[in-house]
Amino acid sequence: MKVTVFRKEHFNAAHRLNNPFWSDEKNENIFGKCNNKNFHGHNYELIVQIRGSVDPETGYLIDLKILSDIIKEHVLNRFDHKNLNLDTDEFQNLNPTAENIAVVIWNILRKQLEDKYDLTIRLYETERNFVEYDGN
Ligand SMILES: Nc1nc2c(c(=O)[nH]1)N=C([C@H](O)[C@H](O)COP(=O)(O)OP(=O)(O)OP(=O)(O)O)CN2
Ligand SMILES: [Zn+2]
Repeated sequence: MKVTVFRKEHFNAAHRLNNPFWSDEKNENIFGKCNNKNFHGHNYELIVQIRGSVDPETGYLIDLKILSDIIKEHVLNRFDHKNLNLDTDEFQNLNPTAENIAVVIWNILRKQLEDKYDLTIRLYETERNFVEYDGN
């Protein structure tokens, strides 16, 4: 019997979308206001989805307190209130789009979770813009 549990978290971060191999003009054409050289911010909503079997002894798929602690230690402490372009190793050479942020978070959390769990990341950059990544 497979069950899915979700943990919702949020973090605030600044970013700038930019491709250093393009001209300023092309960056502005492609990324528009998101290319603002002085950066801009988002209130990111992060939904971590874990799928697996329920342990018959605990009734838990995973202890959500433990999952919350893992997300806080490995994701929020790294990205909350940071400038993704300037303050983080992950986005020094990677454009901090919602897609790339979701993939980075998936890779961070995958290493912290047992293989028996399926992991999907959903990341809301704005109320209307969101992405999902499940490792495939
Ligand atoms: N595929 C993607 N497209 C865009 C991304 C992205 O990460 N992936 N990101 C952006 C910018 O970060 C931008 O800041 C998004 O903000 P905005 O366009 O203002 O989004 P809203 O939903 O608030 O816009 P409304 O105009 O209110 O709908 C752009 N594209
Ligand atoms: Zn943005």
